[in-house]
Amino acid sequence: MENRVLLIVNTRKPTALELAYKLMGWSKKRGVSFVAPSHESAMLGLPEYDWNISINPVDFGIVLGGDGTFLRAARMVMDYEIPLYGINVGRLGFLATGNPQMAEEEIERILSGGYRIQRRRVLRGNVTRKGSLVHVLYALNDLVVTKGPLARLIEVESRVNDYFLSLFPADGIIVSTPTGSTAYALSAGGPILPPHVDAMVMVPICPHTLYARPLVLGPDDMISLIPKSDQKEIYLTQDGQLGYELMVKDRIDISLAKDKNVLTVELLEDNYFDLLREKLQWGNVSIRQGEEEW
Ligand SMILES: NC(=O)c1ccc[n+]([C@@H]2O[C@H](COP(=O)([O-])OP(=O)(O)OC[C@H]3O[C@@H](n4cnc5c(N)ncnc54)[C@H](O)[C@@H]3O)[C@@H](O)[C@H]2O)c1
Ligand SMILES: Nc1ncnc2c1ncn2[C@@H]1O[C@H](COP(=O)(O)OP(=O)(O)OP(=O)(O)O)[C@@H](O)[C@H]1O
Repeated sequence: MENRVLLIVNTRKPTALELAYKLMGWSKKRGVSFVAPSHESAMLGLPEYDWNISINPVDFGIVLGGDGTFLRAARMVMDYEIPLYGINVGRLGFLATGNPQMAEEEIERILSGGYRIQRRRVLRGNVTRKGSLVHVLYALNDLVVTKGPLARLIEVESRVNDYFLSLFPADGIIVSTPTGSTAYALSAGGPILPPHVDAMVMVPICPHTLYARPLVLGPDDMISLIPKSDQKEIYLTQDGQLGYELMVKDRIDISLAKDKNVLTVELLEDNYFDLLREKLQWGNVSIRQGEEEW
């Protein structure tokens, strides 16, 4: 049977478009049928994907872009259990790990089963205002309560499982998944959680105290954040890409979602710890030649 693959592309990047056209040429010879979301479908002339996957399933999704494009793709597939593989036509490439020069070979490897699936937890954030639920948001990386552009401190009350934890005066608070622990949370001094660790982390951004520390919480915990400062311009951002203005005393209840997750495709030879070393330049020392491996 012909393989069907969803193609998600950062159409603003000429290099991503170029690679998409190259792969479309390859797919015809290889007998792979690409389908695409509506925007890419219009730009590239590919058949539009019918999200009713019980009629039109795809084997997996290929993302051509950087980590931002991968996060956008993750939001698209979260409800559908479509595993994603990202080919990095961007800068860092921590989520989009594939090599554009090897794109056809890597896709061939996936088609022949040379991969494993990593199930990644996502955050669910419920925003309650004056007792009513006003937003439900999901994030693969992070949900962040943050100040507006002026250099003013905000005060955010934090609660864990509804017990009062603290009132941080800070620039904001990041709540991150293991996936997002290498993104904003890392810059704010948080720990790295490999994606198989079932946890989330809360990291204050520039807290004006000597005691604030990142806090790791478990899969059944709930973090509540309640902006207390009586000032305008407090925002909630979703994977750094979508933002919502918050009002004082809004309550954001954040937990690891039980109803959604994101599946990522990892090539068998790829390893998370190699990725940390390479991409974050974490101890750029490999085992020296001649030294015994143990
Ligand atoms: N100071 C910071 O480090 C900072 C500030 C704002 C947002 N962010 C992060 O940017 C993310 C959005 O990414 P974007 O590419 O759309 O925005 P962007 O273009 O501003 O990217 C920020 C950087 O983070 C990298 N990145 C994204 N997700 C990552 C992950 N899971 N692990 C390691 N690196 C990752 C990107 O490749 C890029 O280099 C947010 O979810 C947030 O975590 C970081
Ligand atoms: N086809 C598209 N249409 C609309 N928005 C897109 C499209 N592709 C990507 N985006 C958005 O663009 C942003 C990512 O763009 P960005 O310039 O940061 O490139 P990137 O692909 O993430 O690579 P880089 O690693 O260089 O950041 C994300 O917010 C994503 O949602």
